[in-house]
Amino acid sequence: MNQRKNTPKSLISGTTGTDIEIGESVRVCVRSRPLNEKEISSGDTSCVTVINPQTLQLNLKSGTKNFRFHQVMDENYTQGQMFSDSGVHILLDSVLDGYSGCVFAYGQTGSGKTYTMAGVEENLGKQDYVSNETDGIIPRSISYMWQNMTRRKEQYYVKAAFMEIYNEQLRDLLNPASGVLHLRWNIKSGFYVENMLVVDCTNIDDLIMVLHEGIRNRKTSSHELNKDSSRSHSLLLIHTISEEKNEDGHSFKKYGKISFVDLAGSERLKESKSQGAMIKETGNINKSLFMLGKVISALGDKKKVKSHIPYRDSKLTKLLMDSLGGTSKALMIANISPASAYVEETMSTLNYATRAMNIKNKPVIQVDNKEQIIFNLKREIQLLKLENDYLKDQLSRINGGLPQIMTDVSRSRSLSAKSQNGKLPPIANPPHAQSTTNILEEYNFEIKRYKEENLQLRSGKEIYEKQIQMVLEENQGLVQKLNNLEHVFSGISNTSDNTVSQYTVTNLLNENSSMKRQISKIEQDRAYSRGREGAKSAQNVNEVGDVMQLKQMNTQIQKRIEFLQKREKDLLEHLMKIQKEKGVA
Ligand SMILES: Nc1ncnc2c1ncn2[C@@H]1O[C@H](COP(=O)(O)OP(=O)(O)OP(=O)(O)O)[C@@H](O)[C@H]1O
Repeated sequence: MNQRKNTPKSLISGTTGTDIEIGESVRVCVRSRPLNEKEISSGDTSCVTVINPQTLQLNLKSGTKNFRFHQVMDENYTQGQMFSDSGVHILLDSVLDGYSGCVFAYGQTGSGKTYTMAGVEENLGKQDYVSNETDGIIPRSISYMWQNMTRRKEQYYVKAAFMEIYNEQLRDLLNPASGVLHLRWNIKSGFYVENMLVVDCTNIDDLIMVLHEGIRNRKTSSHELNKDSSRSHSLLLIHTISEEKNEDGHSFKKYGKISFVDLAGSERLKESKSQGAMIKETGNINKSLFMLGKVISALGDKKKVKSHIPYRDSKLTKLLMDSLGGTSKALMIANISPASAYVEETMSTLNYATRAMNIKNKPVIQVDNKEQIIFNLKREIQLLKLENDYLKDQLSRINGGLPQIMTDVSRSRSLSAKSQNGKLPPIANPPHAQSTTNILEEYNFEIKRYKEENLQLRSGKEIYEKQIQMVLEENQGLVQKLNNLEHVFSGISNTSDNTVSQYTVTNLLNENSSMKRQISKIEQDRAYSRGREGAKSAQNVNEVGDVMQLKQMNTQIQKRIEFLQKREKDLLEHLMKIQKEKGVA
């Protein structure tokens, strides 16, 4: 009872409804690690002060900045204190009650994510591992869950899987020989990993073995900022199925799930002195963290939360979809380094953590799958609709109006039962008046339609992206041609014979420099346009009629080339005539 009273509200509430407009916040804890030997010997000092259990102060060159979180842990926190104050045990109780939960560690490389989640990796990977004080959240959670399962009256079945996302590819950490795995979607589970090994665990040792086996197989490398740096995002999934018999002898099941996510750390290439394959790894790590950051920002921004959330842009965000804005309870641990040298990275982590506090989830107990299926369908429809609107907007900007493809899309849309205000079509009868099968059929039909539309829009977007590429290539080819012609003109003035009249040479040179000026103007315009392109993100490169602009530019260059070619021909004829006259003379 006491525990519940002190328990963070964000981890004890929950409903069985499916309204995704309201919900409970993601709980966010921040942990600062101690300065390490290298930092101390280089004279680095701490830029972090914990003012009270909820407030942290960052000391910047320009002054101080305070941040508030659900819980702040300073460098003196032990692993045991971390486990209890993070509130993870409350989350685990919910999982045993049939909720889904997710604990994820986020932060710069070397900030202590793996230490917090797992403990000292070398120790955990050992065959003769003995539990000790350095054990992190995962081994502690495993013993906590097992102890509680044995105390409860329900019968529990436990299964576990462990995977990693390495270089944007999914790999099974319990069966590395299976190679690259695929991410799929279905209405029952949302996004799931196909053919992943799921191990039945009949005792606590089975679960501990799963953890150790996965840690041994995880990709780590050594770089300047962390000698055991995790180069992948790892996800340990523990499923609990509880079975309880009613007085009338009927048994009913609840499906709980907890995911432990240890993200790879972001790092600056220069600082980490990454080389060779590590540069590619770092690029992929930073890219997927950037996508995660975009999702967190969009979900955490009240103005954007109802717009397109780019979950589908990376595997990591697809897999975390349920934990961020979905039906799962979530705990984020933001790990930071206190060293002044990393104050910028720390600031960025704290900013993300602040945004994550605004994310609202809608936890549901999974008594049976129907409720979850309906929620998944509703959410998929909503997300597809938002994504389609976003893609349509992009396409329409590219084409400076309604793209051709939209005519077909609009036709297919008008056939649907979409309401005028752009919301999902009302279902003929209210849900309670219909059978679940009817509701599912209606939602399935809607999803199918939105997916078809989505496919059409995506292929439309691809076509336009290809067109941009083609126009850009054409543009480069034309500029090259123009340069060659320019070269020919300079050549003429250098090699022209002294006997060519001074008048003709002066004229040619004047004409040549005037053309050079014009060419340089075209070049400048092109560079300006490219600069604008470069300044935009890759996604935005095809926005705001860039294709039109490039096409116009190419027509301009083409005209100049035709003019120059004609001039070249005239001049050559003229030169030949002069040469001939000279010869005759
Ligand atoms: N709170 C702490 N107390 C003592 N040592 C710590 C603490 N946090 C981290 N460390 C130590 O700091 C080093 C880096 O930590 P860790 O490997 O957990 O970082 P990470 O964030 O997982 O890095 P990466 O993203 O590169 O994998 C390790 O040697 C770890 O033992």
